Amino acid sequence: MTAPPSPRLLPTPRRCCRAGAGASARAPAASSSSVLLGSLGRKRSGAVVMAAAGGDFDARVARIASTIRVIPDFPKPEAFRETIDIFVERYKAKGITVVAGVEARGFIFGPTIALALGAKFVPLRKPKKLPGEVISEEYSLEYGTDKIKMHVGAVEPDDRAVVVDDLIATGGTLCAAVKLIERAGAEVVECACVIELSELKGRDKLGNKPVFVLVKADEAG
Ligand SMILES: O=P(O)(O)OC[C@H]1O[C@H](OP(=O)(O)OP(=O)(O)O)[C@H](O)[C@@H]1O
Ligand SMILES: Nc1ncnc2[nH]cnc12
Repeated sequence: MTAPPSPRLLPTPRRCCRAGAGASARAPAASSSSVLLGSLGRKRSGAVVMAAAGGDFDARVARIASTIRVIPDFPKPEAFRETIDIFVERYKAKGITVVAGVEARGFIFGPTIALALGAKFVPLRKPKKLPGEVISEEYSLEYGTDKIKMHVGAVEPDDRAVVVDDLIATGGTLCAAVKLIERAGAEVVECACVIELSELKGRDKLGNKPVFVLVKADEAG
């Protein structure tokens, strides 16, 4: 039995094609054997699905397309810059010597903030990533448990740290991050996130540790 050809998720020209990348150059026309499943994809996601196959293949691809969401005009570099600026303004006079970022999305914000503050960036990583001697904390999430690890010696007892992540949900991740840094003898001045899912009450898990967030969102969005 031959495998069906790969589906192609094609960006809609108006939203996604950038200057010089016209739709005609990127989107081959449907061949006679292709089935255009674009109405569902385009309506819900902005994606046009071209698939050539029979059986339930097309239905499965249509379901996949229905879960894909196109964000018009992404990315937003000004939002990133303003996010960094606010964090830097907040911490620049607080004697911060360490910005610790939680893998993975804390790595988006942490290094840039650290650079602007003249602080060192310390990555708090998922298992099996750090080659040296590590300390480790296990924590629970909405969907199970995980561990984060930090190199021994990355943080020193006189350091003053801010822990950065993209989002606080249940607070388990930040709580583990704070514990790692405090086990090294340093002070965690504050945790900083872009988004808080307030309904999950992550702050409660952090006790008295201050959490600074820019945007509070509920799960319903
Ligand atoms: O407050 P919590 O309930 O602990 O959840 C928040 C964490 O969940 C997400 O990361 P995730 O664990 O999905 O890992 P990733 O960044 O590697 O995708 C998010 O980036 C936070 O780190
Ligand atoms: N509920 C959630 N929504 C979006 N991102 C998350 N990261 C962890 N929990 C999350």
